[in-house]
Amino acid sequence: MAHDAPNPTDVLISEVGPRDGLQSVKATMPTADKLRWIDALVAAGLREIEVASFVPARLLPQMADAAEVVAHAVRHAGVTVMALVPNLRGAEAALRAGVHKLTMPVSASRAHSLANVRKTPEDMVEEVRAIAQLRDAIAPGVKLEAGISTAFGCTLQGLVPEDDVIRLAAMCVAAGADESGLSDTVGYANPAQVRRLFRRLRSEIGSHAGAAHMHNTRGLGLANCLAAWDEGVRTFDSSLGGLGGCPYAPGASGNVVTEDLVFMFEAMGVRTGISLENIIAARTPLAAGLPGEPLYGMTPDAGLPKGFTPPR
Ligand SMILES: CC(C)(COP(=O)([O-])OP(=O)([O-])OC[C@H]1O[C@@H](n2cnc3c(N)ncnc32)[C@H](O)[C@@H]1OP(=O)([O-])[O-])[C@@H](O)C(=O)NCCC(=O)NCCSC(=O)C[C@@](C)(O)CC(=O)[O-]
Repeated sequence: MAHDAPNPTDVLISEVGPRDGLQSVKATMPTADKLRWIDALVAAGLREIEVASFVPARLLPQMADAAEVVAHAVRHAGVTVMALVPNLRGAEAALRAGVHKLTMPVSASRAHSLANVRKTPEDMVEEVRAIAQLRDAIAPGVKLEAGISTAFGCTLQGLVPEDDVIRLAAMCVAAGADESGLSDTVGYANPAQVRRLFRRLRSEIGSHAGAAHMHNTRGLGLANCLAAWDEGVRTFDSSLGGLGGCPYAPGASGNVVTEDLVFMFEAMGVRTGISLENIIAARTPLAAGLPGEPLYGMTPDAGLPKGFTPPR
């Protein structure tokens, strides 16, 4: 279902399941199932969806149909279709396919950066610059996000200095990224740390500060999103059924569950533009495309409170 005009919303929930979720499972979801699932996400009211990554199929066969998935998703008016690109070659393919937004994984941990994209953080800043130049030349309307991975710690490197995180985000923006957010790749973050880092990020790069991308590995995903909300963050990445995790970050597990995040905000009276009933229903095509894969989520398991209507 297309959205001719987006609902008025207070937060943007950016669904990453078709990319972060599917890269983390062994099975490859058939393309037709992916498309049905994306349609259900749109019908629930999602306005930004990360639908694929443009990476070598030998690394992630789950993403081999990225161009076809993008070509389908962009038919939904009013939905920002995003794809992850690790390098210029991926960006060229994603722009050719017609994405509205590119997201790049730029890790503040040198060890994770080398494991994930075989480049140092500084080399990735140069990749951001090259991709921004390509975007400016051939698709100036396309947004470019540089998400700072391992911003709250890394299973390979351990501590990641906060100064490194903030400096890297500023370098990405200076290199041409429109926004730079913070990612808790391996679920090390706590709310106090989230408040501190997002406050520093916003004071360093102002309106270029991007999304909170939280993983629920230690059960703090929602608490961390709330802490980011307190600091003025208004874009949150999450994944239907809580699937997700970087295959090159040992110990990484699922993202914040979209259904629970929507419930939290709606129950607080913060408008997401997403129907809780329909987002829970969107689990059906996801489950059909990934038989046997466990889906997470406290709200879908428990059900909505009796007579629930979000306060307005
Ligand atoms: C960056 C590379 C490609 C370097 O991999 P490499 O092997 O160093 O690449 P290369 O430049 O040496 O090229 C090797 C071959 O791959 C081809 N190639 C090169 N690039 C591409 C491309 N884009 N698409 C298709 N093919 C490509 C290239 O053309 C060449 O082909 P050949 O000449 O041998 O036939 C690789 O390491 C890679 O793809 N890494 C990405 C891994 C990944 O997807 N990680 C998960 C996403 S990050 C994440 O999950 C974190 C996040 C975002 O969710 C936030 C958080 O929680 O932190």
